[in-house]
Amino acid sequence: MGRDPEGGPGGHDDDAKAIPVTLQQLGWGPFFAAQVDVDEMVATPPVRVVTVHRSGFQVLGEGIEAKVPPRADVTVGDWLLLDRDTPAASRTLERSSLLKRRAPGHDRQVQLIAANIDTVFIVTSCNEDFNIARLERYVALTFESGAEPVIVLTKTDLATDAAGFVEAARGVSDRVAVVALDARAEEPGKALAEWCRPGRTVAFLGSSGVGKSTLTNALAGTEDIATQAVREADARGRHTTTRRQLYMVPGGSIVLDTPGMRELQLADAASGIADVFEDIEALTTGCRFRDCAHDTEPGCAVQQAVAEGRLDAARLARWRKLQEEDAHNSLSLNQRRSKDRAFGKVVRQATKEKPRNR
Ligand SMILES: Nc1nc2c(ncn2[C@@H]2O[C@H](COP(=O)(O)OP(=O)(O)OP(=O)(O)O)[C@@H](O)[C@H]2O)c(=O)[nH]1
Ligand SMILES: [Zn+2]
Repeated sequence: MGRDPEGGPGGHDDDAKAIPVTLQQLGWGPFFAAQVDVDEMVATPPVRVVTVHRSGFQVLGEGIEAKVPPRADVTVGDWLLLDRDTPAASRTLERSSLLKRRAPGHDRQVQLIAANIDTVFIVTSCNEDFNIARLERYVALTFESGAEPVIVLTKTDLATDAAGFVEAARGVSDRVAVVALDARAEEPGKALAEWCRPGRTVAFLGSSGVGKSTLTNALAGTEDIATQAVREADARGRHTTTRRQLYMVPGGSIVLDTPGMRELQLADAASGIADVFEDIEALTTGCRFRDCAHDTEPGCAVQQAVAEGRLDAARLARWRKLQEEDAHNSLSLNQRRSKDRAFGKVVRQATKEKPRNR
């Protein structure tokens, strides 16, 4: 149960205001600066969405801590130009990356998960959690979002063949770094340092139990990241139950913590898939027919590569499967409705033809 930030006594008002952060510490950089002119910087100072509540967003800027009413087009990590008089009218700056997902259920509307993430650590363990198809899909999603994917293999200390897992992970994409470690040891800070420089925003994506919290805590230098919050929720030091927030950790990076990162589906990710399967995409240019389905067509360079052992048939199969999943999940609501209508017609017809039994 979340508490109402505005209501009730008992806050520590003395530590509420004037958080000494710079825009750089919050992740500001040239990409965002280029979108704002000097007058705007003064009139509507940039603030970053650090926490999402049902009742709205908590934003932080240089000497600013404020609340903005909830909006479907804003998510954690976003940069806003704060309109102090009408916070709801604050302008959202163009994002350097955007993670989104299709909502489960019938409408499958797009939900924004997080914006302006620099690096997504895709976490899996050197054990039965390791699944190459899932890695490929998470890497595709991350490429699609505009963030940099890095594969992190945990539990090397428990594996007899960690090197085998590393090799398999390297096969996902030449463009993705692979890090293998014991998340509980001293290593994580060092092993991930390259991506966790000051002002960089990172997120962890992976199944339950692979070590995301352990890694997050390692970066935070504490067992309980909640104690390292940018500023808890309501600006008064009181805890709330929100779980979509950015934490600034001692090393200077900014860590996103959100449960939504576990249930990402592939949708609208054609270019991300193409990035992961660059090897296959490159082969397709050699096919005789432009619309080759890489199945039984003559002159298919993809099938030829499989036959010659240059391409793993299983990887080709996974590529197809991801493309199908993407195509299916990317159908617009309208397309879905008309599909459903067509289906409804068939159902009605079938019921009409059936003899009534009651
Ligand atoms: N031996 C070993 N244990 C690990 C390693 N990484 C994580 N663990 C353990 O695995 C368990 C799960 O780790 P968590 O960090 O909670 O996993 P998580 O991904 O955050 O899981 P959820 O919170 O359910 O999403 C904990 O008991 C960790 O101590 C590792 O590299 N080596
Ligand atoms: Zn082909």
